[in-house]
Amino acid sequence: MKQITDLQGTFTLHNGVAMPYFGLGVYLSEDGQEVVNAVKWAIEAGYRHVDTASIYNNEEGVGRGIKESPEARENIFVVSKVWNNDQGYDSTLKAFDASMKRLDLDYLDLYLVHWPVAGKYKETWKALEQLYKEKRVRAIGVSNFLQHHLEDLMTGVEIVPMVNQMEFHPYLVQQELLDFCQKHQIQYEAWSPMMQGKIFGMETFQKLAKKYGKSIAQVVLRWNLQKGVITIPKSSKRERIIANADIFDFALEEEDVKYLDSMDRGQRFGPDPDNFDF
Ligand SMILES: NC(=O)C1=CN([C@@H]2O[C@H](COP(=O)(O)OP(=O)(O)OC[C@H]3O[C@@H](n4cnc5c(N)ncnc54)[C@H](OP(=O)(O)O)[C@@H]3O)[C@@H](O)[C@H]2O)C=CC1
Ligand SMILES: O=C1CO[C@H](CO)[C@@H](O)[C@@H]1O
Repeated sequence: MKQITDLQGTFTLHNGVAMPYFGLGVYLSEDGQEVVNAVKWAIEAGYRHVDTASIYNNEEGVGRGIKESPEARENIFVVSKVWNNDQGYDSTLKAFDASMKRLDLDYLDLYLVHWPVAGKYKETWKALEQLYKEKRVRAIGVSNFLQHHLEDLMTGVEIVPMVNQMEFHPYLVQQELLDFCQKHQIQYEAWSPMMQGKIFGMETFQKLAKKYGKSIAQVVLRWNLQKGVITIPKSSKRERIIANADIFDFALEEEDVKYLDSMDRGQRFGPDPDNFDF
């Protein structure tokens, strides 16, 4: 098991960059004061990683939240993503500039291809390689890429993606894909780790939560990290932002990690990467 010590702990990407293994998701946090506050509260609580995307329409607020925090920019790991209708070489470079303008930052820590748009993602990847070579981003990666997308992308490209951000929770483990990524040193990252909030009422997880004296969210987020998976739970509420990160004073026993693995039923709450239409 990798060492999971504290909220500011990191996993090392294959290019040597340290990526905080716990971050704040901001999908559906409204641009303006809501997302500004979420980012500031998270940083105040000790988070050092924020995950946004151009499609979330809140990059401006994310940038403001970072600026208004006392923490230095270089201590925050900022992630954004190129949206589907911007894919292609030139349009990706333009989209990146637009994101950076909204964020008002001069470099990004990680830029991701948001979805594997057929016929487009290889050209898009070349643009990300270019941005990486120009040192405008410290790391590049993909999101929602299944094994066949990764195998296709990795044929003939210069740089293997450093990260794959996927839907991941006890009902959707995709262990083979996770193993494939680990084998190729592609860091796996979980989106919707709390099943978009649906995990809270689920009796099935209650017993485990009770055993550790923790909430279901805390147990499940801890499971992400013990599996070597980076996680980015979203909340725009201060108490929840704090509580979600309170997972560094306990560790799941191996049999409980396996128990959570065994809950897998291949159930998605988001779109299927082989069949999305946006
Ligand atoms: N690459 C991709 O394609 C995708 C990436 N993502 C990224 O992953 C992040 C996380 O995924 P997301 O889909 O937001 O879902 P999550 O699994 O993080 O769940 C978020 C939901 O849970 C609620 N919530 C959070 N904490 C608590 C708590 N302690 N008790 C009760 N309810 C809680 C939130 O509401 P509230 O805010 O009111 O607390 C929100 O409704 C996104 O924000 C985004 O950054 C997400 C989807 C796709
Ligand atoms: O990041 C995202 C947020 O959620 C959207 C709706 O499911 C996704 O399409 C997108 O990938």
